[in-house]
Amino acid sequence: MKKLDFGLYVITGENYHPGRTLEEVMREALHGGADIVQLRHKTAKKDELLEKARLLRRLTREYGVPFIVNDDPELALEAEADGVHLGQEDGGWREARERLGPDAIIGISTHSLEQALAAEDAGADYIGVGPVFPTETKPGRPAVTLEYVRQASRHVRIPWVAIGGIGPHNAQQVLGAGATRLCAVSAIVGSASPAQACRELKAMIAAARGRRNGQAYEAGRELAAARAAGETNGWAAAAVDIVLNGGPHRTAAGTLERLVEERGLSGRRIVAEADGQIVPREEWSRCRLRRGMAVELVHFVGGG
Ligand SMILES: Cc1ncc(COP(=O)(O)OP(=O)(O)O)c(N)n1
Ligand SMILES: Cc1ncsc1CCOP(=O)(O)O
Ligand SMILES: [Mg+2]
Repeated sequence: MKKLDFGLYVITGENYHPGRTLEEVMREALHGGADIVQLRHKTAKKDELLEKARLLRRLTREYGVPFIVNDDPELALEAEADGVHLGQEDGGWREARERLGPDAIIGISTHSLEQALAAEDAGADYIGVGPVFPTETKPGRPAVTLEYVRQASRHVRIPWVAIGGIGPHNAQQVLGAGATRLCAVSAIVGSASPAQACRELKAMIAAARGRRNGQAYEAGRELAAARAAGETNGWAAAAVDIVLNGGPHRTAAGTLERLVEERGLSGRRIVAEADGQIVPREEWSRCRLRRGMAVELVHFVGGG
């Protein structure tokens, strides 16, 4: 039975660690808590790739985490990897499934919600959502921005991981937009301490998941209490339809504070209004979102 349970996905990037071996760097990443590892080396020849794949297979087994090969299902088979990652231009998704079998992990890159839903239908086990930010690791690929992360968090039903230009400096924004899994190359393998970079990202993922679970727990308790009191609608519903900045918006955020996080606006200069009243920042955590509530989030860009 396939079990895909990861928070931090680490991909190799040989150009980012001159003077340090793949084994050193990836062992550190695993030590720091990498939950899944991918071999990605766009220029190596077959023999070198196989050697690196075997090394990573051995290391990942030691740490009990899945090992994925980029682009090449045959290499994945030969190295006894757990699966393969394929992009929109790589194609061959169905052939990869036939070749690797139902238990293999097949990941697919997506750059839009439409591609995400198509990848789900094609039987992907997880999808990559990105590049969220522009990145030197994937030059020429336009950033999908946090907007696609928000869309994925609302509509994608299989595991999905945000990727592209993500590191401890901006991970909060990505998590605030709804991601619960992060993937990185340069921020980890290019760090002076890959283990520390992993620990920081894992701690941020754990905190974001904790906030989300707490919120679900609170929403569940409130729903149960409301049901016991005979109330079926209103703020106690797990997800409510509100009017956000003039348009319809379904959210399980629960409070204004969580809504600001969900929109990736935490830490920004914001004025929030609920049903025409300005809500002071210190009240956001107590301001519950009710069905039909009109919320305005106005943020100020720039300064000076
Ligand atoms: C987890 C993950 N997400 C996205 C990619 C990118 O795949 P692709 O678009 O095929 O680009 P290349 O990596 O092949 O250059 C990935 N490898 N892993
Ligand atoms: C392979 C790939 N696909 C989308 S972004 C990306 C590169 C991510 O690398 P980094 O974490 O260094 O931005
Ligand atoms: Mg590819």
